[in-house]
Amino acid sequence: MNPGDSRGFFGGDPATNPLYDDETDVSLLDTTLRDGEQAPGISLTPDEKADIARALDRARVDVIEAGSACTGEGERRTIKQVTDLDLDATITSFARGVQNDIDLALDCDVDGVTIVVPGSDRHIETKVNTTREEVIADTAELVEYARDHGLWTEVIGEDGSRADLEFLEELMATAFDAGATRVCYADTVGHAGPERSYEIVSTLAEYGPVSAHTHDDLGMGLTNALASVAAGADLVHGTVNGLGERAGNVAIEEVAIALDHSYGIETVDTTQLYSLGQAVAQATGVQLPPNKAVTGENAFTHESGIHTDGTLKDDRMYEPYPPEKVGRERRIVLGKHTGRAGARAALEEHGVEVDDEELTRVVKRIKEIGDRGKRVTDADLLAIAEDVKGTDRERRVEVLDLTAASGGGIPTASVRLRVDDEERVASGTGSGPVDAAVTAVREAIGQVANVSLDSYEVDAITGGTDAVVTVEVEMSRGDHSVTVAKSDTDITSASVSAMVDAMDRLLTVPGEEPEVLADD
Ligand SMILES: CC(=O)SCCNC(=O)CCNC(=O)[C@H](O)C(C)(C)COP(=O)(O)OP(=O)(O)OC[C@H]1O[C@@H](n2cnc3c(N)ncnc32)[C@H](O)[C@@H]1OP(=O)(O)O
Repeated sequence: MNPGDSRGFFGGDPATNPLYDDETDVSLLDTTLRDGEQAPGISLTPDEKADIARALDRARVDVIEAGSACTGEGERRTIKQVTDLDLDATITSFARGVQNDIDLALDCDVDGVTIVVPGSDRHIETKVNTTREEVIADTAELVEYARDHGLWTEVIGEDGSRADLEFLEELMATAFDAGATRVCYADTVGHAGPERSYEIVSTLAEYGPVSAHTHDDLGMGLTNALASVAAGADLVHGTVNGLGERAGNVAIEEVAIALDHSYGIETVDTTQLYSLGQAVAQATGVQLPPNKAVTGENAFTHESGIHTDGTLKDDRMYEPYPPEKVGRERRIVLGKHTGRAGARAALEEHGVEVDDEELTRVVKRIKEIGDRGKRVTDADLLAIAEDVKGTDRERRVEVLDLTAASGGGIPTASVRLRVDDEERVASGTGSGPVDAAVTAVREAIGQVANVSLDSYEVDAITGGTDAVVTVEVEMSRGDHSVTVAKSDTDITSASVSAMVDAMDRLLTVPGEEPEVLADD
């Protein structure tokens, strides 16, 4: 725990502030499947929701808001698929402040409901066209109804950060009197600063358990979540990857790691956070920015010479916590900012030894590629090293011919490869021409199919239908892996050529006897 001089920053007496007490019990409510899915363009299938719910449960998230039963038939089937999983987590549905929404949630067999009632006058008068008095009366009735039906019941005062605090206090006190399990402070439009969050949550916490639901419109979702915990909130709402309305909700992986790292408060199994983020990015199609905290591609990747050198000397030099803590590995990559230590380490990983003068030339060539704005892959590095050392290397695998057809029938591809002195021909089918070609290449390589494709990324470097695309693959065989990038206007050719180059590199490890490939 390392709060340092920040004790008391969020307000209150540092001696009694729950944020500075590592015995504090904080749980997470994940609303990726509800608020996360409300982000424009996202719609998860029942199977995708079920997979994400299982992953959240594995990470030991306490409450999973599975959706809004009021949305329609399809959504109710989806929520039911999640409740049928019989997970350890409490499964809830969103409900507006109307009884029918609670009935629809009950039809999905949820354990609980988050009942959202208008909190600010703007929502009361302009949106729902009602009065403060009616909201209070309706809330009491709905909470009693939900509790009578055995539901875990949280009342969210929508737009709470812009509400009149005296009214919000009365509303939430009524909810508790009616039997609510908990109430929730909602910074619905991400408007609050931490002082306002602290003021509201500490007021409501006088009456019973309080949750915090914060959005990131001002980039303060996490700050407000922490201020809420400091003020006594014991359940924090968030979404995986920070998906959600507009600028999104606070990201649960950021809440979990901030509470753990900075305040010693454990919430979930943090080693699951990276795979959770990947699963949600894949299902939603919303890719993470590389610099995203915790789960972004670059969060534990080092390129610049000074950082790489420092990290090679002490792996905590440029990282706040080890990548394994969130289920990741550290990566050293090469580019314009590479120095000698990083280049030598990368070469050693591929079994290539260089003397000091050769290393100087290798670094110069890496920087030249970097200066052209390009990434430097393992294949680039190995080609540079061969050139600098004057070593001749014979390719073992080469593409002689490739045809792929799609449109109409099942996508098919055939390839003719030279593997050592032999020609091998194979064909394959797949979900598209690239997939078919990849299947054909694997078939042709035969018994070295134990080469695995660990990552495959496509970038369009120019626009338009004749765009040049770059395919970058990372492939491995045993504990040896290589990255290769290839550019072409034809994505199938770029993919096959990158994969074949990677396989070729993996079949010959510098410094090791080439393995003889048997016929299959
Ligand atoms: C803070 C949040 O994230 S809010 C959650 C947002 N989630 C969703 O909207 C879920 C998906 N929504 C839907 O599928 C649809 O909006 C439905 C099925 C819920 C309702 O559809 P419709 O009946 O066509 O209503 P519509 O979407 O046009 O307007 C929303 C209605 O909900 C009412 N409403 C909004 N908030 C509340 C509330 N907290 N309590 C009660 N009623 C509310 C509005 O007043 C409006 O009612 P009105 O038509 O009588 O004015």
